[in-house]
Amino acid sequence: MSGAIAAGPAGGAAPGRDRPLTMSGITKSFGTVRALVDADLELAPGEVHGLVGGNGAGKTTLMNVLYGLYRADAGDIRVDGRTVHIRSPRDAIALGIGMVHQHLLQVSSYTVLENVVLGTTAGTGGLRGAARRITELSDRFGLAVDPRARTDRLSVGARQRVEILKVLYRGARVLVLDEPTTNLTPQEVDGLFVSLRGIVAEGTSVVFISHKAREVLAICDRISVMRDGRRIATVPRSSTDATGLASLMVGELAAERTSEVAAALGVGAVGQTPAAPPAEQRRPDAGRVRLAVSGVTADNDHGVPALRGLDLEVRAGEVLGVAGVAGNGQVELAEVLAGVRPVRAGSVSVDGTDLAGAPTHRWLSAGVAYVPEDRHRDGILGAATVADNLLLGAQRRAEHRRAGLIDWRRVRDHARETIDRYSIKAPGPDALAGNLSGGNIQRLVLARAFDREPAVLVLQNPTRGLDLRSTRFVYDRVHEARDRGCAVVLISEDLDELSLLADRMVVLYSGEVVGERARGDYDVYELGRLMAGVQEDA
Ligand SMILES: Nc1ncnc2c1ncn2[C@@H]1O[C@H](COP(=O)(O)OP(=O)(O)OP(=O)(O)O)[C@@H](O)[C@H]1O
Repeated sequence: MSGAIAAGPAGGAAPGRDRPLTMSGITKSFGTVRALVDADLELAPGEVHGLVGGNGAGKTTLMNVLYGLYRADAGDIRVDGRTVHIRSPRDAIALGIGMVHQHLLQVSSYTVLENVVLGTTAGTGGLRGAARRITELSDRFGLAVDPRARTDRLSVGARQRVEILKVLYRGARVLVLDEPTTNLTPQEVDGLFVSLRGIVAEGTSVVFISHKAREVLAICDRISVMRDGRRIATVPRSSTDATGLASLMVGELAAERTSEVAAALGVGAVGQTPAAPPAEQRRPDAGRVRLAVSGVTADNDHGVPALRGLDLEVRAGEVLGVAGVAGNGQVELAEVLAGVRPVRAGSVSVDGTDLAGAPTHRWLSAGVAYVPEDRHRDGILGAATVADNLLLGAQRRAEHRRAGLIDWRRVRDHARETIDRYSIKAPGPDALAGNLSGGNIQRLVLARAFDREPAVLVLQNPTRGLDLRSTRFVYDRVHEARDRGCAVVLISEDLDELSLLADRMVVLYSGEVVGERARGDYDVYELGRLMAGVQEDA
């Protein structure tokens, strides 16, 4: 492994007054789960500090303690060398700590201005003064937004800029970003990084939580790695590389396997298309059409057309990638293909049978499996156990039954095996699914889908929030399903992932396919332009 590890107190830097933030000895348990065990973290002024680690390592819990969402069982937090007690986000904000969550918490019918000033006193200049200050901040840091625009009319990237402005407006000196590049086009990621550089140049420190090693390496000055509830290392960016970082992140894998993981995940230069997998020589066009979508029109939850006359075909042994920025019909497409959203017109055929309008059990028995986008809402029953969740939709399978009834002992044994096989970090089959970490909930949902050897597999952002090892694991399962002759539809906002897995890629914009590229013809910036709605001939 390359790279020096500064493993002294919170990263080797001497604790002192100039440290905007020092967390030490932070311990936090949830029942029997020890989420944080003597965890520490120290930020230097004006740095982008990466916070990485496997699923369930404790990153979110540590930041939730910092932001006052959780109270630690023990530990000390210092801001500018002074011990502080943070009991709520309000306390955190008053201390200059701001957090931008992955799920943006905004009032969508409000303007940018209203969202930014929400919860603050407008100050002497009133709203007009606030608007001036927002424009000044947005100019200074390249966070382009119109203060008068309604938030629900903005792209995801613009809404994220609003959220960062909100934090800066409150005078934050520590800005925590939780997986901030999810949903952004490559161009928007570049823009975000330029803004972050401007922000840290003025002395603010940024915590950048991410599973994407490539981005961590592109933007961070130092990187702290968490494992099993503690910080195990802090490395300066200048003394590590993709392999070194992957090795720290996955830990238990042997070094040669690590470089394979790093290579497979394309953690090379920014914007580079990752190397094609060895199966490149396969001829997916040789397979029969398993999934045929013809003239499909469907509405979103508000009755507004979200898919406008869509045609798609996916063959046995083919992975069709669907690229696009969130909100362009992806959720509706996934739900139509999984049989859980009605179509207004058109047909969806699996192995020659049109299933449009058919009840869910027919889709299930046709072999359609689905990994939804919002795993908390659509993927699991949070108040049910892990075993119950694994059983969902498979209650009729013989392996779960005896004498015509569900055999709970078998169900729990099967759940135990699955927990083991999919490395789901859970106390056992009886743990409540809703208490698992984000990545572990995702593993649970994936285990359920892959276990059924599907004919058609519909995946939406299947590795979002997963660590390197689990991501690699998912990619292997996708390859297996494909090699078994499954037709895979991979809907993803992660172009690296699509470039790596898809045999063919289409771009969805405003409910229509606006471009199609064959494997070997993927240029992420060109795809980014299509994703942003720039016409092919423009
Ligand atoms: N509210 C909660 N109740 C019970 N257990 C919890 C709760 N929040 C977190 N945990 C547990 O604490 C541990 C750390 O979870 P945390 O979400 O901090 O991990 P993470 O590093 O952010 O992981 P991921 O990358 O998967 O989001 C996990 O084992 C998780 O199941």
